[in-house]
Formats: sequence, C-alpha cells, structure tokens
Amino acid sequence: MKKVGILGGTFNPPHTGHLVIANEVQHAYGLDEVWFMPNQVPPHKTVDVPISQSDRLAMLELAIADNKQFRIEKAELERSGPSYTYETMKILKDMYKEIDFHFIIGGDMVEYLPKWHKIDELVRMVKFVGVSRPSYSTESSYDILYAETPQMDISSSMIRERVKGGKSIRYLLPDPVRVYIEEHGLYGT
Ligand SMILES: Nc1ncnc2c1ncn2[C@@H]1O[C@H](COP(=O)(O)OP(=O)(O)OP(=O)(O)O)[C@@H](O)[C@H]1O
Ligand SMILES: O=C(O)c1ccc[n+]([C@@H]2O[C@H](COP(=O)([O-])O)[C@@H](O)[C@H]2O)c1
Repeated sequence: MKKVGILGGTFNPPHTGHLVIANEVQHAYGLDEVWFMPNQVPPHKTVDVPISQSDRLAMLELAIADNKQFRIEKAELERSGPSYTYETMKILKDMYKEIDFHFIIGGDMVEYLPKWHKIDELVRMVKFVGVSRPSYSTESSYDILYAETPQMDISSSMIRERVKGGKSIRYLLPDPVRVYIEEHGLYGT
C-alpha cells in the first residue's frame, strides 16, 4: 500500500520549518510522498493580513520545487467554507482507496486536537504524526504517532512580522520564496 504524508497548513508563507518536518516524517515513517495541502479558510484562526490564494499557492510551488516526492494537494482550495480536515480526508480516502494517509501536525496542533471538528471519527480515519515545536507539548490523549525532528522556532507569523519590521528573512525560508515576497511586495515590503 502506498504511504502518503499530508501536511495541511495555511502556508502564509511556507517556511523551512514546514519543509524540515515533512522531510523528517517522510523518512521516519517510510512515506512514498508528502502532499502539502493549503487550506481555503483555516478552521481555527483568522488571517489578519490579506493574502490571495494565488500568492500562497505560488509560494508553496516554489518552496517544494526541488523535491520530486513533495507535491501540492488542492482539495481544500476547491471547496468553500472552513477547511475541516474530517471533510477533506473523507473525500481523499474515497478518491484514493489504495493510500495509507499520515496527517502531519506540529505541537500547537497536537494541543488543539481535542477541538478539531469530528475528531473522534477523524482519529479513526487517518494516522496523525505529531512533531514537536518550541513552546508546545506533543502529549495527547489520542492515539497518535510521533516523530523526532530538529526543533525550529520559525513560524509564518514571525516571518510576516520580520518583513513588516524591515528585518531579514533570508535562510528562514527557501530563497525563491523570499524573492517572491520581495518582488510582489507581500507583508508590507
Ligand atoms: N517550526 C515548526 N515546527 C514544527 N511544526 C511546525 C512549524 N511550523 C509550522 N508547523 C506545523 O505545520 C502545519 C502548518 O502550519 P501553518 O501553515 O499554519 O504555519 P505556522 O507557522 O503555524 O503559521 P502562523 O504563524 O501563521 O500561525 C501545522 O501543523 C503546524 O503546527
Ligand atoms: O478540522 C479541524 O477542525 C481543524 C482545526 C485546526 C486545524 N486543522 C488543520 O490543521 C492544519 C494546520 O492548521 P493551520 O491553521 O496551522 O494551518 C490545516 O490543514 C488545518 O486545516 C483542522
């Protein structure tokens, strides 16, 4: 059975933290591919800085371009309303019956898991793989898998703040994404 990791996110913008956890979990669990899945409307947070879907998608394409085992899954971009993972995974599991899905989440999302939509059904439907993130725990009362990854205190919000404050973002994210942000004047550049 083909094993696929899904890294769902807002990717506003994608950064090195996303790429490292995807790569580490891929190797820890022998995943054939990792699909990066941008959400349409994040279920639990408001997007404070206006960003177009096409900019988020373009940055994600640039971020994963050099890895043939990474690809983008657009299921949530094609559906309006909050991107509940339960609804998405029901659709994907129906479409790809031969795939064993592993949903990758950082420590902040592990802590938030009890509040996810239909979480009891969802944990029976897909395997979750939790990775640690500075300031968050990966302990959960749900039966989830874990992967050890290097800890990186990088977040999309930190990158947005740094751009706004005129600070360098070099090396916190792939260089083509940094150039895209600058050329398109995103986040107040
Ligand atoms: N540095 C990191 N270490 C571990 N996990 C991370 C890291 N950054 C993001 N993740 C995980 O990646 C997934 C997608 O994250 P998302 O796109 O929301 O980025 P973010 O950096 O958390 O964004 P923001 O700062 O805007 O909230 C989530 O499961 C999140 O926990
Ligand atoms: O389904 C839910 O209730 C739910 C609640 C919070 C987060 N998620 C998903 O978890 C992934 C990471 O979320 P975010 O907001 O950090 O980008 C993304 O795919 C979200 O759609 C899903």
